[in-house]
Amino acid sequence: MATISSHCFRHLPPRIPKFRASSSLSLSTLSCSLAQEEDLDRNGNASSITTTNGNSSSYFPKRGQTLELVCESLAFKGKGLCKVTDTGFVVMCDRALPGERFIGRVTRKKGNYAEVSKVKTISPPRDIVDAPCEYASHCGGCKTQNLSYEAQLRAKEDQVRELVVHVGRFSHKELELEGVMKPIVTCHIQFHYRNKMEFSFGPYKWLPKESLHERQAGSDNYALGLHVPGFFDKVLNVDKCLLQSDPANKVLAAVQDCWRDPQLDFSPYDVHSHKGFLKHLMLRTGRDVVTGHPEVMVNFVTSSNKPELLKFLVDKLSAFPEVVSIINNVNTSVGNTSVGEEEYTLYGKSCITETLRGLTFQISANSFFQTNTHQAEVLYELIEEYAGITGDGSEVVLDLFCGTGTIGLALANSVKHVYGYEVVPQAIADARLNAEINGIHNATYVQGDLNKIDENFGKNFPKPDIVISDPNRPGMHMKLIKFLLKLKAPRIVYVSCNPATCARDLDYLCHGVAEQNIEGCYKLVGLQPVDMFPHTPHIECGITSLVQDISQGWVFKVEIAAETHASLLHDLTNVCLPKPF
Ligand SMILES: C[S@@+](CC[C@H](N)C(=O)[O-])C[C@H]1O[C@@H](n2cnc3c(N)ncnc32)[C@H](O)[C@@H]1O
Repeated sequence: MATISSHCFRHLPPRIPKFRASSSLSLSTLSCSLAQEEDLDRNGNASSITTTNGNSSSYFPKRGQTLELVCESLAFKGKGLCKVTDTGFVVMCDRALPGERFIGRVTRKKGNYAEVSKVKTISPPRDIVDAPCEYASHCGGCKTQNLSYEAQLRAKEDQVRELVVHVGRFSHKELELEGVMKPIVTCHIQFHYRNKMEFSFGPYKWLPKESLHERQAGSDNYALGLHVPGFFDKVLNVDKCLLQSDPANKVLAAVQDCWRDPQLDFSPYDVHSHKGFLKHLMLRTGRDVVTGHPEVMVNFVTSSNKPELLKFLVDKLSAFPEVVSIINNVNTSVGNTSVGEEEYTLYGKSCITETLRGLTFQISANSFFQTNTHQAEVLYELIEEYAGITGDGSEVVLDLFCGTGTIGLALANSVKHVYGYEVVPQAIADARLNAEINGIHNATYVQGDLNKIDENFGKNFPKPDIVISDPNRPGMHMKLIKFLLKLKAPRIVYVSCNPATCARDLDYLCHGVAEQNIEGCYKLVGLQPVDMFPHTPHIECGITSLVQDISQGWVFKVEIAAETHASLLHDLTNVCLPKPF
């Protein structure tokens, strides 16, 4: 195995600033890089790399150089972790799969590792299967569709284990012998599981080299689809996505069928010139809580407010019985996100509904809701199990990063009170509404930034018996870590969509913050990865259950989420702007 530092995250500042989707890749790769740094320190030789067989070499590949490589495993975000055959030098390669021997060309060097692009496969990966989706080899969404599902699960589980060992500083013995690390939970529905997809409009269809001759002219060349990985301005035209529901695919096909017609006068938004009208098409699928039938929300994100232009599409799509809501988010900024400054309901309702753990939730165009509803049921059941609620109605739950309140509300009927904290005001409004719709009166929701808490945080609610923490990718701020270390809650359930930051936070909570002379006071008692997003590189580090000191435990969920989410790709490109198409 290529080495990964056992203390690499100790080199990081207590909290990584601006840690976004893009940086999650670097966290994983950084693990390798820092591993080598550690070797360098030990050896006292700045150009020395320790290879797997213990040999040293001063081998640093040059940009443009071709190398023979073997992919060992998948790193976070699905990049293949490889090593140069002779030297063991670590490189990362997009779309390289475990067991694959190939020739790669070095595209960039990063500290002590390099990134390569694949030139030619010498021998195929293990566990390869035919990808059912025609776009799988180029689309940013399903990077591992051609890897058997069992192998995907193994790779995700290994990734979580490696991060918790090397970043979180837990030993294999603790994880395995003490039964802390549980086998990853399978997602039984492996296609059509996403309830939300965001497609982007673009002025040119991106085509792979071998298809360039198929380039069309004029509006026929307009694209509506998903981003090519790493490129905010390259849109792969997609007529159907195997991750979204059938009714959503019907809507996508209907839009694709007509929107390029010059008579409709649509122009796709150009992210370079900032001209054009149509930015994104977001499709969300919920359920009518009475009939159980699917209901679809169509959200057009446009650069200006021109409802007359959208009328043809609204009339066409509203004829589908599943389409119950057509929304227009107007986003006049040059940024290309889907959240508009203004939102208009062009047809039907402003929200759709979904049920989770027997409760009803209203979902508006931009509210956060777990994207895999089926697996969210599984996840929430595990959270409940790890929370170890007694059911006698005496316990207080603190629901940190509560979003629209789904986790806390699912627990509310078994506890005394739920206190939820969340930064987005609309999410707090939705959480209160969701409590009301479900007749829940023992939940209090407070809007606030958990990165900016002060010594007064905690004075407005009683000491919680159970803390649920479900931060987004950057994980928890040091201020919150310190609060939890002082709080000494009997139990914490940590739900995470980023195993790297989750492992870092587990380290702080259990082993302390040495730089600040603070001791840890929790014990990791359960680590449960859950596959929320098959075929994608994202891990829902399902549930990690930590228990204060000796007690019960925490839950930690490792998510392997879908990268198709356009906002993630935008984040990526903010860091490294590609050249125009
Ligand atoms: C992964 S989501 C979890 C939502 C919710 N627990 C659920 O399962 O539906 C993370 C949530 O944290 C919120 N959030 C992000 N940064 C925050 C901060 N600094 N303070 C409070 N909430 C924050 C986001 O708005 C988002 O709703």
